[in-house]
Amino acid sequence: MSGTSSVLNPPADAVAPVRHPDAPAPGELLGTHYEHCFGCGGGQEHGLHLAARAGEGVSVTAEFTVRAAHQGAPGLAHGGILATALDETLGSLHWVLRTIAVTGRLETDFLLPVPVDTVLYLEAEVTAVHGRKIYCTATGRLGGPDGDVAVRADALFIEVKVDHFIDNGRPEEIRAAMEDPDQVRRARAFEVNP
Ligand SMILES: CCCCCCCCCCCC(=O)SCCNC(=O)CCNC(=O)[C@H](O)C(C)(C)COP(=O)(O)OP(=O)(O)OC[C@H]1O[C@@H](n2cnc3c(N)ncnc32)[C@H](O)[C@@H]1OP(=O)(O)O
Repeated sequence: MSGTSSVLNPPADAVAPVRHPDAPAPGELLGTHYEHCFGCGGGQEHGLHLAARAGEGVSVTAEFTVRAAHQGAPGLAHGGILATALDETLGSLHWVLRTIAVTGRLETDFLLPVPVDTVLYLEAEVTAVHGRKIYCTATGRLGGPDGDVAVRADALFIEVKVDHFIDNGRPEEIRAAMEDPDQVRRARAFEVNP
């Protein structure tokens, strides 16, 4: 079964996404945007530890190995974890657009069960941009780029300023992030988006 809400269809005057001139080269590992991110941070024992790479155009690829901590049914990945993997991969597109954005809407199709130990191979791309609205899509395949599509998503991300996180995050984590020069450098790099 498939079908997408009308809010995920770009309007007629949406424009094609533009790869930022300073985007990492295709194939380059993107690293984490935040050490404690459940999707990509190394500081989360049971996190996804998803590793994303820049792709061609405005796209990324990523890999995530389903571990025992990620089960829903016995021996199978939890659907929310798979949605998180799609969300995180879509979120990684900000490295290529050089725009900070958060998920507004994420619609997921679960097509095949995903066993523990599976390497889920993810691809995401921006399809259109309309003002602050970034339309994007992602797939997750079993085992590798030629594997069967197990999950897919369409999403709408909304561009925000760094203040979105400073104003809304719990003060202790915000304070710690602002005292970390690497974190500040990463945030500033995106804030000067032309
Ligand atoms: C250092 C690097 C860190 C980088 C950090 C990157 C983190 C990546 C992590 C993975 C991604 C995530 O999980 S991010 C975390 C999950 N997401 C969130 O927490 C977001 C929570 N939601 C919000 O904070 C807010 O609702 C926003 C920011 C999304 C929108 O609020 P706003 O800024 O006031 O904007 P607003 O005027 O409402 O909306 C702007 C336009 O978008 C449309 N719009 C807004 N939301 C929706 C929606 N759900 N569905 C359809 N359309 C929507 C509006 O109709 C409007 O269209 P029009 O009138 O202009 O036509």
